[in-house]
Amino acid sequence: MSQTFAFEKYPFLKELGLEQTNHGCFDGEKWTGNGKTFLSVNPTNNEVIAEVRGATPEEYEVAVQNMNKAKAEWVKLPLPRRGEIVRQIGDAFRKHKAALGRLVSLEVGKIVAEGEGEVQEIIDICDMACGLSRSLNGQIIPSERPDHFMMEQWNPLGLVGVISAFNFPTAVFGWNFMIAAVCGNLTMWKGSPSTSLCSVACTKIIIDILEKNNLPKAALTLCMGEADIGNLMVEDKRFPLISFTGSTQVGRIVSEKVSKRFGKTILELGGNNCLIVCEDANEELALKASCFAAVGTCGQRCTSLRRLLIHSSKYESLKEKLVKAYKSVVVGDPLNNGTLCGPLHSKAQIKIYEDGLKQIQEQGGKILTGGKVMDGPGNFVEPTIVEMTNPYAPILQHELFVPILYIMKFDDLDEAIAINNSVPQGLSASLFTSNLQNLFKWTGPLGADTGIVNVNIGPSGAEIGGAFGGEKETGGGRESGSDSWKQYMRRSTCTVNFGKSLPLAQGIKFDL
Ligand SMILES: NC(=O)c1ccc[n+]([C@@H]2O[C@H](COP(=O)([O-])OP(=O)(O)OC[C@H]3O[C@@H](n4cnc5c(N)ncnc54)[C@H](O)[C@@H]3O)[C@@H](O)[C@H]2O)c1
Repeated sequence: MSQTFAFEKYPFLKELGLEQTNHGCFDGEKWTGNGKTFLSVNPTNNEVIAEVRGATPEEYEVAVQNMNKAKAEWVKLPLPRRGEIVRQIGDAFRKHKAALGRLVSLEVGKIVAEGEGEVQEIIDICDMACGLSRSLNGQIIPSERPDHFMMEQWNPLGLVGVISAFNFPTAVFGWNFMIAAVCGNLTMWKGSPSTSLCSVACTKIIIDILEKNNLPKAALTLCMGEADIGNLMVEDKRFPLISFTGSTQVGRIVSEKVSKRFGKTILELGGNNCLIVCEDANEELALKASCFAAVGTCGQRCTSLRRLLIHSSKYESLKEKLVKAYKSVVVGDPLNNGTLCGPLHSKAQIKIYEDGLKQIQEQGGKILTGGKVMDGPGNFVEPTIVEMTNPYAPILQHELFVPILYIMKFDDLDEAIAINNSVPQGLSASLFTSNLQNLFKWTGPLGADTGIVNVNIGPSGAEIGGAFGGEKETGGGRESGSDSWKQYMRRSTCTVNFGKSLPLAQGIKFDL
Protein backbone atom coordinates (compact mmCIF):
# COMPACT_ATOMS: atom_id res chain seq x y z
CA MET A 1 0.00 0.00 0.00
CA SER A 2 1.41 3.39 -0.92
CA GLN A 3 2.05 5.88 1.87
CA THR A 4 -0.46 8.72 2.26
CA PHE A 5 0.72 12.13 3.47
CA ALA A 6 -0.98 14.97 5.35
CA PHE A 7 1.50 17.45 3.81
CA GLU A 8 -1.12 19.62 2.07
CA LYS A 9 -2.91 20.31 5.38
CA TYR A 10 -0.03 22.51 6.47
CA PRO A 11 0.57 25.28 3.90
CA PHE A 12 3.36 26.86 5.98
CA LEU A 13 5.61 23.90 5.12
CA LYS A 14 5.96 25.17 1.54
CA GLU A 15 7.12 28.56 2.81
CA LEU A 16 10.05 26.71 4.34
CA GLY A 17 10.95 25.06 1.03
CA LEU A 18 9.71 21.66 2.19
CA GLU A 19 8.01 19.09 0.00
CA GLN A 20 6.22 15.83 0.54
CA THR A 21 9.47 13.98 -0.20
CA ASN A 22 12.69 15.71 0.82
CA HIS A 23 16.40 15.12 0.53
CA GLY A 24 17.91 14.75 4.00
CA CYS A 25 21.54 15.26 3.04
CA PHE A 26 23.17 18.51 2.04
CA ASP A 27 26.72 17.53 1.16
CA GLY A 28 28.14 21.04 0.99
CA GLU A 29 27.39 21.43 -2.71
CA LYS A 30 24.06 19.79 -3.44
CA TRP A 31 21.00 18.22 -1.83
CA THR A 32 20.96 14.44 -2.01
CA GLY A 33 19.85 11.48 0.13
CA ASN A 34 19.85 7.84 -0.91
CA GLY A 35 19.87 6.41 2.60
CA LYS A 36 17.08 5.38 4.91
CA THR A 37 13.71 7.12 4.59
CA PHE A 38 12.41 8.87 7.71
CA LEU A 39 8.72 9.58 8.09
CA SER A 40 7.78 12.79 9.80
CA VAL A 41 4.79 11.95 11.98
CA ASN A 42 2.38 14.39 13.65
CA PRO A 43 2.16 13.18 17.29
CA THR A 44 -1.28 14.78 17.63
CA ASN A 45 -2.88 12.17 15.34
CA ASN A 46 0.00 9.96 14.13
CA GLU A 47 -0.59 10.98 10.52
CA VAL A 48 2.49 11.01 8.30
CA ILE A 49 3.24 14.58 7.18
CA ALA A 50 6.14 14.04 4.79
CA GLU A 51 9.26 11.95 4.30
CA VAL A 52 12.97 12.69 4.37
CA ARG A 53 15.62 10.55 2.68
CA GLY A 54 18.70 10.30 4.86
CA ALA A 55 22.39 10.13 3.96
CA THR A 56 24.35 7.02 2.99
CA PRO A 57 27.90 6.50 4.33
CA GLU A 58 29.17 7.43 0.84
CA GLU A 59 27.23 10.71 0.90
CA TYR A 60 28.58 11.37 4.38
CA GLU A 61 32.12 10.93 3.05
CA VAL A 62 31.50 13.37 0.18
CA ALA A 63 30.16 15.91 2.69
CA VAL A 64 33.25 15.65 4.91
CA GLN A 65 35.52 16.03 1.89
CA ASN A 66 33.60 19.08 0.70
CA MET A 67 33.92 20.60 4.16
CA ASN A 68 37.66 20.03 4.15
CA LYS A 69 37.96 21.60 0.69
CA ALA A 70 36.06 24.70 1.85
CA LYS A 71 37.93 25.03 5.14
CA ALA A 72 40.64 27.48 4.05
CA GLU A 73 38.20 29.87 2.39
CA TRP A 74 35.88 29.97 5.42
CA VAL A 75 38.72 30.36 7.91
CA LYS A 76 40.31 33.18 5.92
CA LEU A 77 37.24 35.41 6.21
CA PRO A 78 37.79 38.07 8.85
CA LEU A 79 35.84 37.20 11.97
CA PRO A 80 33.49 40.22 11.76
CA ARG A 81 32.68 39.18 8.18
CA ARG A 82 31.53 35.79 9.45
CA GLY A 83 29.62 37.72 12.12
CA GLU A 84 27.85 39.66 9.38
CA ILE A 85 26.82 36.39 7.69
CA VAL A 86 25.39 35.13 10.97
CA ARG A 87 23.55 38.44 11.36
CA GLN A 88 21.95 37.89 7.95
CA ILE A 89 21.05 34.33 8.98
CA GLY A 90 19.34 35.79 12.06
CA ASP A 91 17.25 38.05 9.83
CA ALA A 92 16.27 35.08 7.67
CA PHE A 93 15.09 33.23 10.79
CA ARG A 94 13.13 36.34 11.80
CA LYS A 95 11.38 36.21 8.44
CA HIS A 96 10.50 32.54 8.86
CA LYS A 97 9.81 32.61 12.61
CA ALA A 98 6.07 32.01 12.35
CA ALA A 99 6.33 29.15 9.82
CA LEU A 100 9.30 27.47 11.48
CA GLY A 101 7.73 27.87 14.92
CA ARG A 102 4.63 26.08 13.64
CA LEU A 103 6.75 23.31 12.13
CA VAL A 104 8.52 22.77 15.47
CA SER A 105 5.11 22.65 17.12
CA LEU A 106 3.73 20.22 14.52
CA GLU A 107 6.67 17.83 14.42
CA VAL A 108 7.63 17.75 18.14
CA GLY A 109 4.19 18.29 19.66
CA LYS A 110 5.02 21.40 21.73
CA ILE A 111 2.64 24.37 21.72
CA VAL A 112 3.16 27.12 19.12
CA ALA A 113 4.38 29.65 21.70
CA GLU A 114 7.16 27.24 22.64
CA GLY A 115 7.86 26.43 18.98
CA GLU A 116 8.25 30.14 18.21
CA GLY A 117 10.31 30.50 21.38
CA GLU A 118 12.79 28.00 19.96
CA VAL A 119 13.16 30.01 16.78
CA GLN A 120 13.59 33.16 18.87
CA GLU A 121 16.50 31.42 20.61
CA ILE A 122 18.17 30.99 17.22
CA ILE A 123 17.60 34.67 16.44
CA ASP A 124 19.02 35.65 19.81
CA ILE A 125 22.08 33.47 19.39
CA CYS A 126 22.67 35.01 15.94
CA ASP A 127 22.71 38.47 17.54
CA MET A 128 25.04 37.25 20.25
CA ALA A 129 27.39 35.47 17.83
CA CYS A 130 27.52 38.56 15.63
CA GLY A 131 28.61 40.63 18.64
CA LEU A 132 31.12 37.96 19.63
CA SER A 133 32.66 38.16 16.19
CA ARG A 134 34.21 41.46 17.25
CA SER A 135 35.23 40.37 20.73
CA LEU A 136 36.75 36.88 20.63
CA ASN A 137 39.83 38.28 22.24
CA GLY A 138 42.89 36.46 23.42
CA GLN A 139 45.14 37.94 26.07
CA ILE A 140 48.65 39.28 26.27
CA ILE A 141 50.73 37.68 28.99
CA PRO A 142 53.85 39.26 30.53
CA SER A 143 56.92 37.26 29.52
CA GLU A 144 59.70 36.56 32.02
CA ARG A 145 62.28 36.82 29.24
CA PRO A 146 63.65 40.13 27.92
CA ASP A 147 62.50 41.16 24.42
CA HIS A 148 59.85 38.48 24.39
CA PHE A 149 56.14 38.86 23.76
CA MET A 150 53.62 36.27 24.87
CA MET A 151 50.00 36.10 23.73
CA GLU A 152 47.08 33.77 23.38
CA GLN A 153 45.54 33.38 19.97
CA TRP A 154 42.26 31.53 19.50
CA ASN A 155 42.03 29.52 16.29
CA PRO A 156 39.14 27.50 14.90
CA LEU A 157 39.04 23.74 15.40
CA GLY A 158 38.08 23.00 11.80
CA LEU A 159 35.15 20.61 11.51
CA VAL A 160 32.49 20.41 14.22
CA GLY A 161 29.92 17.60 14.39
CA VAL A 162 26.55 18.40 15.94
CA ILE A 163 24.19 15.56 16.90
CA SER A 164 20.89 16.74 18.36
CA ALA A 165 17.80 15.42 20.14
CA PHE A 166 14.12 15.49 19.14
CA ASN A 167 12.84 17.85 21.82
CA PHE A 168 14.72 20.99 20.73
CA PRO A 169 15.07 20.25 17.02
CA THR A 170 16.15 23.74 15.93
CA ALA A 171 17.45 25.81 18.90
CA VAL A 172 20.18 23.42 20.01
CA PHE A 173 21.52 23.27 16.47
CA GLY A 174 21.34 27.08 16.31
CA TRP A 175 23.32 27.48 19.54
CA ASN A 176 26.07 25.30 18.14
CA PHE A 177 26.17 26.36 14.52
CA MET A 178 26.14 30.14 15.00
CA ILE A 179 28.98 30.17 17.52
CA ALA A 180 30.97 27.49 15.66
CA ALA A 181 30.60 29.40 12.38
CA VAL A 182 31.68 32.74 13.82
CA CYS A 183 34.68 31.00 15.38
CA GLY A 184 35.66 29.82 11.89
CA ASN A 185 34.48 26.21 11.93
CA LEU A 186 32.44 24.24 9.42
CA THR A 187 29.59 22.22 10.92
CA MET A 188 28.04 18.90 10.03
CA TRP A 189 24.61 18.38 11.60
CA LYS A 190 22.79 15.14 12.25
CA GLY A 191 19.40 15.99 13.67
CA SER A 192 16.99 13.58 15.30
CA PRO A 193 15.37 11.31 12.66
CA SER A 194 11.90 11.99 14.07
CA THR A 195 12.24 15.76 13.57
CA SER A 196 13.93 15.64 10.19
CA LEU A 197 11.70 18.30 8.58
CA CYS A 198 12.98 20.83 11.13
CA SER A 199 16.57 19.93 10.21
CA VAL A 200 15.94 20.28 6.48
CA ALA A 201 14.10 23.59 6.93
CA CYS A 202 16.85 25.19 9.07
CA THR A 203 19.57 24.00 6.72
CA LYS A 204 17.75 25.50 3.72
CA ILE A 205 17.47 28.88 5.44
CA ILE A 206 21.22 28.96 6.16
CA ILE A 207 22.40 27.62 2.79
CA ASP A 208 20.34 30.30 1.06
CA ILE A 209 22.26 33.02 2.93
CA LEU A 210 25.64 31.42 2.21
CA GLU A 211 24.70 31.16 -1.47
CA LYS A 212 23.55 34.81 -1.65
CA ASN A 213 26.91 35.88 -0.22
CA ASN A 214 28.81 33.66 -2.64
CA LEU A 215 30.48 31.87 0.26
CA PRO A 216 31.32 28.15 0.61
CA LYS A 217 28.06 26.34 1.27
CA ALA A 218 30.01 23.54 2.96
CA ALA A 219 30.18 25.77 6.06
CA LEU A 220 27.10 23.68 6.89
CA THR A 221 26.35 20.11 5.83
CA LEU A 222 23.40 17.99 6.90
CA CYS A 223 23.49 14.21 7.13
CA MET A 224 20.20 12.85 8.46
CA GLY A 225 20.45 9.33 9.80
CA GLU A 226 20.24 7.25 12.95
CA ALA A 227 22.99 5.78 15.14
CA ASP A 228 24.77 4.67 11.94
CA ILE A 229 25.53 8.18 10.68
CA GLY A 230 25.95 9.45 14.26
CA ASN A 231 28.58 6.78 14.82
CA LEU A 232 30.47 7.71 11.65
CA MET A 233 30.77 11.26 13.00
CA VAL A 234 31.70 10.13 16.49
CA GLU A 235 34.50 7.86 15.26
CA ASP A 236 35.79 10.26 12.61
CA LYS A 237 39.10 11.89 13.58
CA ARG A 238 38.40 14.68 11.10
CA PHE A 239 35.91 16.08 13.67
CA PRO A 240 37.99 17.45 16.57
CA LEU A 241 34.75 18.35 18.36
CA ILE A 242 31.47 16.49 18.68
CA SER A 243 28.67 18.42 20.31
CA PHE A 244 26.08 15.87 21.39
CA THR A 245 22.64 16.56 22.86
CA GLY A 246 20.54 13.58 23.90
CA SER A 247 20.09 10.88 26.50
CA THR A 248 22.73 10.04 29.06
CA GLN A 249 22.68 6.47 27.75
CA VAL A 250 23.75 7.45 24.21
CA GLY A 251 25.93 10.30 25.51
CA ARG A 252 28.00 7.78 27.45
CA ILE A 253 28.72 5.83 24.25
CA VAL A 254 29.55 9.04 22.37
CA SER A 255 31.81 10.27 25.17
CA GLU A 256 33.80 7.02 25.34
CA LYS A 257 34.30 6.82 21.59
CA VAL A 258 35.32 10.43 21.10
CA SER A 259 37.71 10.48 24.04
CA LYS A 260 39.28 7.23 22.83
CA ARG A 261 40.47 9.16 19.77
CA PHE A 262 41.35 12.21 21.93
CA GLY A 263 38.58 14.30 20.40
CA LYS A 264 36.67 16.92 22.40
CA THR A 265 33.01 16.69 23.32
CA ILE A 266 30.28 19.01 24.47
CA LEU A 267 27.75 16.72 26.14
CA GLU A 268 24.25 18.00 26.92
CA LEU A 269 22.49 15.00 28.43
CA GLY A 270 19.55 14.13 30.64
CA GLY A 271 18.33 16.17 33.59
CA ASN A 272 16.37 15.38 36.76
CA ASN A 273 15.46 18.82 37.97
CA CYS A 274 14.21 19.88 41.34
CA LEU A 275 12.37 22.93 42.71
CA ILE A 276 12.40 23.66 46.43
CA VAL A 277 9.70 25.83 48.01
CA CYS A 278 10.88 27.28 51.33
CA GLU A 279 8.73 28.32 54.26
CA ASP A 280 9.21 32.00 53.28
CA ALA A 281 8.56 31.56 49.55
CA ASN A 282 6.01 33.43 47.45
CA GLU A 283 3.56 30.56 46.98
CA GLU A 284 1.80 32.00 43.91
CA LEU A 285 5.09 32.41 42.05
CA ALA A 286 6.16 28.90 43.02
CA LEU A 287 2.84 27.52 41.79
CA LYS A 288 3.04 29.20 38.37
CA ALA A 289 6.71 28.32 37.91
CA SER A 290 6.10 24.68 38.83
CA CYS A 291 3.19 24.28 36.41
CA PHE A 292 5.09 25.74 33.43
CA ALA A 293 8.25 23.80 34.21
CA ALA A 294 6.50 20.45 34.72
CA VAL A 295 3.78 20.61 32.05
CA GLY A 296 5.54 22.67 29.34
CA THR A 297 6.61 20.61 26.29
CA CYS A 298 4.60 17.82 27.94
CA GLY A 299 7.47 17.20 30.37
CA GLN A 300 9.92 16.66 27.51
CA ARG A 301 12.47 19.37 28.24
CA CYS A 302 15.87 18.45 29.59
CA THR A 303 15.14 21.16 32.18
CA SER A 304 11.57 20.01 32.94
CA LEU A 305 10.63 20.00 36.59
CA ARG A 306 10.52 16.43 37.91
CA ARG A 307 10.85 16.77 41.70
CA LEU A 308 9.02 19.40 43.74
CA LEU A 309 10.06 19.70 47.39
CA ILE A 310 7.68 21.76 49.52
CA HIS A 311 8.29 22.91 53.08
CA SER A 312 5.86 21.10 55.36
CA SER A 313 4.27 24.42 56.45
CA LYS A 314 3.18 25.09 52.87
CA TYR A 315 2.72 21.51 51.71
CA GLU A 316 -1.04 20.96 52.00
CA SER A 317 -2.00 24.34 50.61
CA LEU A 318 0.37 24.19 47.62
CA LYS A 319 -0.55 20.59 46.90
CA GLU A 320 -4.21 21.55 46.70
CA LYS A 321 -3.52 24.52 44.42
CA LEU A 322 -1.30 22.44 42.17
CA VAL A 323 -3.87 19.70 41.71
CA LYS A 324 -6.49 22.34 40.91
CA ALA A 325 -4.16 24.06 38.43
CA TYR A 326 -3.36 20.73 36.72
CA LYS A 327 -7.06 20.02 36.26
CA SER A 328 -7.39 23.30 34.34
CA VAL A 329 -4.52 22.56 31.90
CA VAL A 330 -5.89 22.27 28.37
CA VAL A 331 -4.34 19.21 26.72
CA GLY A 332 -4.78 19.10 22.95
CA ASP A 333 -3.52 19.96 19.51
CA PRO A 334 -0.45 22.14 20.11
CA LEU A 335 -1.27 24.19 17.00
CA ASN A 336 -4.54 25.38 18.56
CA ASN A 337 -4.74 28.60 20.55
CA GLY A 338 -5.45 27.89 24.19
CA THR A 339 -3.68 24.52 24.34
CA LEU A 340 -1.11 24.40 27.13
CA CYS A 341 0.06 20.82 26.79
CA GLY A 342 0.48 18.87 23.54
CA PRO A 343 1.05 15.16 23.05
CA LEU A 344 4.10 13.09 23.84
CA HIS A 345 6.43 12.98 20.87
CA SER A 346 6.22 9.26 20.18
CA LYS A 347 4.39 6.09 21.10
CA ALA A 348 7.57 4.88 22.82
CA GLN A 349 7.13 7.73 25.31
CA ILE A 350 3.62 6.47 26.14
CA LYS A 351 5.07 3.13 27.20
CA ILE A 352 7.62 4.96 29.37
CA TYR A 353 4.76 6.91 31.00
CA GLU A 354 2.71 3.76 31.68
CA ASP A 355 5.64 1.64 32.92
CA GLY A 356 6.92 4.57 34.97
CA LEU A 357 3.59 5.00 36.75
CA LYS A 358 3.50 1.30 37.55
CA GLN A 359 6.96 1.45 39.14
CA ILE A 360 6.14 4.66 40.98
CA GLN A 361 3.12 3.03 42.63
CA GLU A 362 5.15 -0.06 43.51
CA GLN A 363 7.63 2.28 45.23
CA GLY A 364 4.97 3.96 47.34
CA GLY A 365 3.87 6.80 45.04
CA LYS A 366 0.26 7.97 45.15
CA ILE A 367 -1.29 9.54 42.04
CA LEU A 368 -3.01 12.82 42.99
CA THR A 369 -4.16 13.79 39.51
CA GLY A 370 -3.71 12.46 35.97
CA GLY A 371 -2.17 9.06 35.40
CA LYS A 372 -4.03 8.01 32.26
CA VAL A 373 -3.29 7.66 28.57
CA MET A 374 -6.00 9.58 26.74
CA ASP A 375 -8.24 7.99 24.07
CA GLY A 376 -7.73 8.87 20.43
CA PRO A 377 -5.19 8.46 17.66
CA GLY A 378 -2.61 10.86 19.15
CA ASN A 379 0.02 10.35 21.88
CA PHE A 380 -1.86 12.24 24.60
CA VAL A 381 -1.41 11.51 28.28
CA GLU A 382 -2.71 13.30 31.34
CA PRO A 383 -0.15 15.54 33.09
CA THR A 384 0.33 13.77 36.37
CA ILE A 385 1.20 14.64 39.97
CA VAL A 386 2.44 11.90 42.25
CA GLU A 387 2.95 12.22 45.98
CA MET A 388 6.09 10.45 47.21
CA THR A 389 7.04 9.86 50.81
CA ASN A 390 10.55 8.60 50.05
CA PRO A 391 12.56 11.26 48.19
CA TYR A 392 15.32 8.70 47.63
CA ALA A 393 13.10 6.04 45.98
CA PRO A 394 14.97 4.34 43.09
CA ILE A 395 12.55 5.66 40.43
CA LEU A 396 13.50 9.22 41.39
CA GLN A 397 17.01 8.60 40.16
CA HIS A 398 15.78 8.34 36.55
CA GLU A 399 14.68 10.88 33.99
CA LEU A 400 11.44 9.47 32.54
CA PHE A 401 10.96 12.37 30.09
CA VAL A 402 7.16 12.42 30.44
CA PRO A 403 4.84 14.80 32.36
CA ILE A 404 5.04 13.17 35.79
CA LEU A 405 5.76 15.48 38.70
CA TYR A 406 6.77 14.06 42.09
CA ILE A 407 5.84 16.17 45.09
CA MET A 408 7.46 15.69 48.48
CA LYS A 409 7.64 17.34 51.89
CA PHE A 410 10.73 18.62 53.72
CA ASP A 411 11.45 20.46 56.98
CA ASP A 412 15.05 21.58 56.79
CA LEU A 413 16.76 23.32 53.84
CA ASP A 414 20.00 21.33 54.21
CA GLU A 415 17.97 18.16 53.90
CA ALA A 416 16.22 19.54 50.78
CA ILE A 417 19.56 20.47 49.21
CA ALA A 418 20.84 16.96 49.93
CA ILE A 419 17.79 15.53 48.16
CA ASN A 420 18.30 17.90 45.23
CA ASN A 421 21.90 16.71 44.91
CA SER A 422 21.18 13.01 45.45
CA VAL A 423 20.43 12.13 41.81
CA PRO A 424 23.04 11.20 39.18
CA GLN A 425 22.04 14.09 36.89
CA GLY A 426 22.97 17.74 37.49
CA LEU A 427 21.29 20.08 35.03
CA SER A 428 18.98 22.64 36.63
CA ALA A 429 17.50 23.43 40.05
CA SER A 430 15.41 26.18 41.62
CA LEU A 431 14.85 27.56 45.08
CA PHE A 432 11.88 29.73 46.06
CA THR A 433 12.71 31.88 49.02
CA SER A 434 12.73 35.47 50.23
CA ASN A 435 15.54 34.83 52.68
CA LEU A 436 19.04 36.06 51.75
CA GLN A 437 20.81 33.40 53.78
CA ASN A 438 18.94 30.66 51.95
CA LEU A 439 19.68 32.30 48.62
CA PHE A 440 23.44 32.45 49.08
CA LYS A 441 23.63 29.00 50.63
CA TRP A 442 21.81 27.67 47.56
CA THR A 443 24.05 29.34 44.98
CA GLY A 444 27.28 28.70 46.91
CA PRO A 445 29.61 25.73 47.31
CA LEU A 446 27.30 23.83 49.67
CA GLY A 447 24.21 24.53 47.58
CA ALA A 448 22.83 23.03 44.39
CA ASP A 449 25.34 20.94 42.41
CA THR A 450 23.71 21.64 39.03
CA GLY A 451 24.96 23.73 36.10
CA ILE A 452 21.90 25.99 36.26
CA VAL A 453 20.97 27.28 39.71
CA ASN A 454 17.89 29.51 39.89
CA VAL A 455 16.11 31.51 42.57
CA ASN A 456 12.41 32.40 42.37
CA ILE A 457 12.12 31.15 38.78
CA GLY A 458 11.55 27.57 37.61
CA PRO A 459 14.29 25.26 36.32
CA SER A 460 13.26 25.45 32.64
CA GLY A 461 13.48 28.31 30.15
CA ALA A 462 17.07 29.53 30.06
CA GLU A 463 18.31 32.72 28.38
CA ILE A 464 20.99 32.36 25.72
CA GLY A 465 23.37 34.85 27.37
CA GLY A 466 24.37 32.39 30.09
CA ALA A 467 26.38 29.20 29.61
CA PHE A 468 23.88 26.35 29.35
CA GLY A 469 24.62 22.84 30.58
CA GLY A 470 24.94 20.59 33.57
CA GLU A 471 27.21 18.53 35.77
CA LYS A 472 27.55 14.80 36.59
CA GLU A 473 25.61 12.54 34.20
CA THR A 474 24.27 15.61 32.38
CA GLY A 475 27.70 15.56 30.78
CA GLY A 476 29.48 18.74 31.89
CA GLY A 477 29.08 20.58 28.58
CA ARG A 478 28.32 24.29 28.26
CA GLU A 479 26.71 25.84 25.23
CA SER A 480 25.35 29.16 24.13
CA GLY A 481 26.44 32.22 26.15
CA SER A 482 29.22 33.37 28.47
CA ASP A 483 32.59 31.98 27.30
CA SER A 484 31.17 28.78 25.76
CA TRP A 485 32.71 29.88 22.45
CA LYS A 486 36.11 28.78 23.75
CA GLN A 487 35.06 25.16 23.32
CA TYR A 488 34.79 25.68 19.56
CA MET A 489 38.36 26.95 19.30
CA ARG A 490 41.86 25.83 20.12
CA ARG A 491 44.07 28.08 22.17
CA SER A 492 47.56 28.79 20.84
CA THR A 493 49.99 30.18 23.39
CA CYS A 494 52.40 32.15 21.24
CA THR A 495 55.78 33.42 22.44
CA VAL A 496 57.66 35.77 20.11
CA ASN A 497 61.32 36.65 20.58
CA PHE A 498 62.03 40.09 19.07
CA GLY A 499 65.53 40.38 20.57
CA LYS A 500 68.99 39.28 19.45
CA SER A 501 69.72 36.65 22.11
CA LEU A 502 68.05 33.43 23.23
CA PRO A 503 67.37 33.54 26.96
CA LEU A 504 65.72 30.32 28.13
CA ALA A 505 62.76 30.15 30.48
CA GLN A 506 63.47 29.55 34.17
CA GLY A 507 66.96 30.97 33.54
CA ILE A 508 68.25 27.64 32.25
CA LYS A 509 71.78 27.86 30.83
CA PHE A 510 72.62 25.81 27.75
CA ASP A 511 75.85 27.25 26.39
CA LEU A 512 77.23 25.43 23.36
N1 LIG B 1 21.11 18.84 28.51
C1 LIG B 1 20.58 19.34 27.41
O1 LIG B 1 20.91 20.44 26.99
C2 LIG B 1 19.54 18.58 26.65
C3 LIG B 1 18.75 19.26 25.71
C4 LIG B 1 17.77 18.54 25.02
C5 LIG B 1 17.61 17.18 25.26
N2 LIG B 1 18.37 16.56 26.19
C6 LIG B 1 18.17 15.14 26.51
O2 LIG B 1 17.88 14.40 25.31
C7 LIG B 1 17.07 13.27 25.62
C8 LIG B 1 15.89 13.18 24.67
O3 LIG B 1 16.30 13.19 23.35
P1 LIG B 1 16.38 11.90 22.40
O4 LIG B 1 15.36 10.90 22.83
O5 LIG B 1 16.34 12.41 21.00
O6 LIG B 1 17.84 11.36 22.75
P2 LIG B 1 18.68 10.14 22.11
O7 LIG B 1 19.88 9.96 22.95
O8 LIG B 1 17.82 8.97 21.84
O9 LIG B 1 19.12 10.70 20.64
C9 LIG B 1 19.87 11.88 20.49
C10 LIG B 1 20.59 11.85 19.16
O10 LIG B 1 21.58 10.83 19.16
C11 LIG B 1 21.49 10.04 17.98
N3 LIG B 1 22.07 8.73 18.28
C12 LIG B 1 21.44 7.63 18.77
N4 LIG B 1 22.35 6.63 18.96
C13 LIG B 1 23.56 7.12 18.59
C14 LIG B 1 24.88 6.59 18.58
N5 LIG B 1 25.13 5.34 19.00
N6 LIG B 1 25.89 7.36 18.16
C15 LIG B 1 25.66 8.65 17.78
N7 LIG B 1 24.42 9.21 17.76
C16 LIG B 1 23.39 8.46 18.17
C17 LIG B 1 20.01 10.08 17.67
O11 LIG B 1 19.75 9.70 16.33
C18 LIG B 1 19.68 11.53 17.96
O12 LIG B 1 20.05 12.36 16.88
C19 LIG B 1 16.63 13.47 27.06
O13 LIG B 1 17.42 12.67 27.89
C20 LIG B 1 16.93 14.95 27.32
O14 LIG B 1 17.13 15.28 28.67
C21 LIG B 1 19.34 17.23 26.87
